[in-house]
Amino acid sequence: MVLYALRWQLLKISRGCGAWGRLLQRQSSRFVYSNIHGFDQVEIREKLQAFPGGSIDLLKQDSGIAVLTINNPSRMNAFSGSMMVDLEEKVTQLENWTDGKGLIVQGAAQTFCSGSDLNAVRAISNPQDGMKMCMFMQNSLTRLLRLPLISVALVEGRALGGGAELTTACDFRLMASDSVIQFVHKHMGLVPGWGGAARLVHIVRSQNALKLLGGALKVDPKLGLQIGLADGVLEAEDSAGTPLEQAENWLSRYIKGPAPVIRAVKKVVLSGRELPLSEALRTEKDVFGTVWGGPANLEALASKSKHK
Ligand SMILES: CCCC(=O)SCCNC(=O)CCNC(=O)[C@H](O)C(C)(C)COP(=O)(O)OP(=O)(O)OC[C@H]1O[C@@H](n2cnc3c(N)ncnc32)[C@H](O)[C@@H]1OP(=O)(O)O
Repeated sequence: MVLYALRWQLLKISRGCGAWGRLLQRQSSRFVYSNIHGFDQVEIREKLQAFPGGSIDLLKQDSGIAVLTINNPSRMNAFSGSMMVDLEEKVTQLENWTDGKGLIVQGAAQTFCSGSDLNAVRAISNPQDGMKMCMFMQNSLTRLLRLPLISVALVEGRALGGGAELTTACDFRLMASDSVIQFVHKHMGLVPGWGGAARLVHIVRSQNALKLLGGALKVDPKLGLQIGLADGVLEAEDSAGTPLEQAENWLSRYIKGPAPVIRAVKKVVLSGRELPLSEALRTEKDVFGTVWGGPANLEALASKSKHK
């Protein structure tokens, strides 16, 4: 039995690394930008660290759900430079969390995130630094969305600017009844730069994305549900638990089961979302190979389970 388990672990590692490695290769890499794009990770990290404040907190739970909290309440959870670096580090930790199945991204103190810290923005308002910050955040948010975890943005209060972009780096969005997602970039003389426009088009289609960005529209839960930006609306707190409990409940129905199977689900959907069809099919075959004949599969076969 022990030998069998060991053999399966080794097989799983070799099959898993192969399939996931190939998926990442097919996506060029986890990173959108590297030094061939003039992106110097060390240099930009140092520059961002010069704008401190707030933190990004990560709690990995035994349930397989991690909670990532954007924590800078005195500035409505705006992203300081050091928080951008912190986010990148927390994404790396989540990439290495092999037991994980789900992720909830929330803001501290009942509001989501008001985008980049305007004090830092003012200090690095030259185009070169702006581009570097943009590449850094695109890399981190792309890696966040590509985690083999099913992720949910829990939106309370406001998600503005970069905060709205952050919600699109999750698989799902749950909105509290009085919450608002608003791409305010136009009012700032900007367009999204953290990858939010590209992801928004995938989520709500280009017509709706044009309306949201061109009109800097306030998306409340009703409009969010109508255009597919929101996947659910939270109930009043006293009847159904805290917003975080409600988000965990909502997510739990999609992550029930063994981690390798749930992670495989995310991987096949991710490849379908990101890759051309032939490549997505080949990746699906590779990921399928990581679960076929695995413990969960053998157990289900042995129990002759029915799906009534
Ligand atoms: C590619 C990325 C693009 C971007 O993200 S650009 C940034 C877009 N975000 C914004 O422009 C948000 C600007 N802030 C606002 O509109 C309002 O503060 C907001 C969020 C609606 C909240 O309004 P209120 O509830 O009335 O609260 P308030 O204005 O008194 O804010 C409380 C304290 O938070 C601060 N704050 C809010 N958003 C910030 C930000 N993004 N950067 C830096 N500081 C920010 C605000 O200045 C205030 O601080 P203080 O109490 O005056 O010291």
